[in-house]
Amino acid sequence: MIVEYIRYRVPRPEEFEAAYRRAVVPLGRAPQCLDYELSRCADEPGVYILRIVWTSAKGHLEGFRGSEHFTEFFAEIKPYVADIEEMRHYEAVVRKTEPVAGKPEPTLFDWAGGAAAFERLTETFYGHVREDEVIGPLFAHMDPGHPRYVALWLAEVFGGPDRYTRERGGYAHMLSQHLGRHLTERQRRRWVSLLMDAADEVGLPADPEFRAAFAGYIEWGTRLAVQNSQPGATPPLQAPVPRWGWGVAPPYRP
Ligand code: HEM
Repeated sequence: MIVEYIRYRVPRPEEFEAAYRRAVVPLGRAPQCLDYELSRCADEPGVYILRIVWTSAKGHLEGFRGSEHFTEFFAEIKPYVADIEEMRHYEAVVRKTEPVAGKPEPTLFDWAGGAAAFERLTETFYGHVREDEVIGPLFAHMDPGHPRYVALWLAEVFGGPDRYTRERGGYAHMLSQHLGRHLTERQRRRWVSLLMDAADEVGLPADPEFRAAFAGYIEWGTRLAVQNSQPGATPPLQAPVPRWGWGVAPPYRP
């Protein structure tokens, strides 16, 4: 564990604070960040200290800096880089309090690798779907954006941003796409099987806990898709996008 201190002297404090309120969203999602705090100097206006507790300097410099969380974080705070007076890592020498015990469980979305991981997954998956003799015909006229929309859906389900709800009509739209399609168990099985192949192919985390949770949702969701697609089905027309968690086997962290 290592603490990074960044000292700022900024000309427009209100804008700076607002930018940090946005920037901490991706920062807090980063598994390398254990804690953060932005403090305003009580004696001198415009002076701030940002304290970030990282798992390690390497976790910060290689893990976080190479991640999409950093890209999102940096987009918010970039205008203030020139206002930095000091930015260094410190190791605690004497302290009263216990070190931070740990951070809350990562979401399945974070564990998978964020939005980019789901986009890779669905691009590869629908590439195979198009060529499949059992389910290819169902998708022969699909919207070219379909792989990306399903990536947004999965990302939201697994704890990522609610973009499918905001940009694509949420649950109601997804449901409307399955209604009346008369999907069969054979088609469902093939859909699941090709998705699991794609998960291996794009290197989604292969640990038992992640894959069990991932497969749990896919099993549930595909069975609902089949049920809802039958003639005469009366599923709820409005509902929130489901949020899926780790279930009984939380992430293994030695
Ligand atoms: C967990 C399971 C599933 C999820 C999360 C899912 C998700 C979605 C979503 C989000 C859409 C709408 C995309 C948009 O916004 O336009 C959609 C459409 C569709 N889904 Fe599913 N689906 C699932 C299972 C299945 C299964 C098992 C089948 C068939 C075997 C299927 C066939 C289709 C088809 C044919 C469309 C319309 C595609 C188009 O023409 O654009 N889905 N699905």
